[in-house]
Amino acid sequence: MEAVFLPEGVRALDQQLERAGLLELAMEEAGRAGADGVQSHFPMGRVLLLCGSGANGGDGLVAARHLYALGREVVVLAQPSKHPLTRSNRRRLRAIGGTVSPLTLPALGRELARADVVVDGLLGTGFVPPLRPALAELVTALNAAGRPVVALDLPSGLNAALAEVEGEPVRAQVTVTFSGPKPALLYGPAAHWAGKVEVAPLRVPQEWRLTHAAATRPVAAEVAALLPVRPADAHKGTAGRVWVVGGSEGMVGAPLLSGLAALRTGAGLVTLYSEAELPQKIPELMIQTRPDLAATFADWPQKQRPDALCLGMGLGPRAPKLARLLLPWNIGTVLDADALQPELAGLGHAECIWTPHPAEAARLLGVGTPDITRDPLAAAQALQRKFGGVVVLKGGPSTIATPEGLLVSRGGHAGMATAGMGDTLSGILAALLAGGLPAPQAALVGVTLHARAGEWAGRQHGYGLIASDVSAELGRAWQSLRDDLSLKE
Ligand SMILES: NC(=O)C1=CN([C@@H]2O[C@H](COP(=O)(O)OP(=O)(O)OC[C@H]3O[C@@H](n4cnc5c(N)ncnc54)[C@H](O)[C@@H]3O)[C@@H](O)[C@H]2O)[C@@H](O)CC1
Repeated sequence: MEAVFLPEGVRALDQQLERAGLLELAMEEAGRAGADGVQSHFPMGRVLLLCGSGANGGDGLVAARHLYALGREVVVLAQPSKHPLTRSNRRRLRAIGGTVSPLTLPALGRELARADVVVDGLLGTGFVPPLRPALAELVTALNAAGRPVVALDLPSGLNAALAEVEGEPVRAQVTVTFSGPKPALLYGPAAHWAGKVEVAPLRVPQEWRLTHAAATRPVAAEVAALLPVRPADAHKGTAGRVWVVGGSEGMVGAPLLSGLAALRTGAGLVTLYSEAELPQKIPELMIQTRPDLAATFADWPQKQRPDALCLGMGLGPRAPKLARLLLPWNIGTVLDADALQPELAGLGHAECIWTPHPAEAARLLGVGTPDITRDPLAAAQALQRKFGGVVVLKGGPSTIATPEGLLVSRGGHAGMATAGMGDTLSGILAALLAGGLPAPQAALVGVTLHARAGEWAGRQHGYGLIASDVSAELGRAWQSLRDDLSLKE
């Protein structure tokens, strides 16, 4: 499980490391990991290391020492520093024959012309925006030179906590990040500046990392371990009964996509309830048309309720009324699309999952969409607190907020940016709830299966993949996730 850090978490972890006398070791490991990153991606040529005044600069000086010891041609330009570890690493580099020159614009210009790769150790999590003009000038010159850059921890000028970009940060080809990724490395547009992100967890106890993390990012095997296993004597009645409640005049496709996804995720029986006439395109799907769904459900016998339902896809303005009626059933419930309305605040129970995309999340919180996308972790947490249950804030990656904390998903494909993808996810989630997974686990497994099926579909269809392609790949996604678990075992 990877820990996702905000700057305050890094500071708290550093303090714990310092109390344990391990901070120097952590910087040594960070710098070593940075040097390894340079060696594996850019094994030839002259390395220019740019070192700032804080601990990020110290990491750069450690990296310089390791690269120098390996026989690489190394040039270090550094700002003056009062940081004790940064200063001691400058001395160590000098002790083995390395040189450190002052970082000025003319010196940078000269060295960039001769460098084959640049290491950015100017600013890490201690950066407080905006970038001061003198450093901003250096960053502009660095980017203009077009040399490949390996950033230490994160590209200088990115605010570690946020997905937004202010001013011009360093454009990196590779970022070696320490302890765990920062939100700026996971969410665009900030993440677009980081290139390939490699995580160096450092030899810090996992428990310490998790204590100071803002969120976690489970690896595939951890998700796979949650996949339900069905007994051989299962039958359609035990494999989970799902209701899809959605569709209206002119909006007939969305609930069909949810129903298809629920079937492909393994639900035993899927019934689609709609007030609109829906085309019977999927024979395995039972379609029930009712003129007034609220009246239909009002005195529905408890014994005939499904195991889980998903609600809202193409449903139109009647969705909140139906949500108010169905939430008290206290069964696994996915609320999507038209069911994502502010008036339902506080009505979420432990087994319900809200699945907004950023624009829906903005509507739910009464803010603008940029307020959601600049800080998805904070937005997901605010939604969970306001609505209860579990929240899946959709995106690449998706953010899952549970009462226990925040999770960031992995995987996906850019071709998934197409209509119907959310309907597919809600069907997947409902099937997993119906299969007995608690809502937090269903959210994590569902988002992962959806992303992985998207990857498989993307291999075949590229950016032209459509939502039903994702459903068609759910079986393969499930199997490949299980394979990840057996690889680990
Ligand atoms: N626990 C971890 O993950 C570890 C982190 N380490 C490193 O420690 C870094 C954090 O170190 P620090 O807290 O010393 O901070 P940084 O080294 O990221 O930056 C601090 C320096 O940047 C300057 N600065 C801040 N805002 C600026 C602005 N707007 N314009 C120009 N200059 C500005 C400050 O004056 C200060 O000198 C991490 O990013 C990482 O590289 C490692 O050394 C050890 C372990």
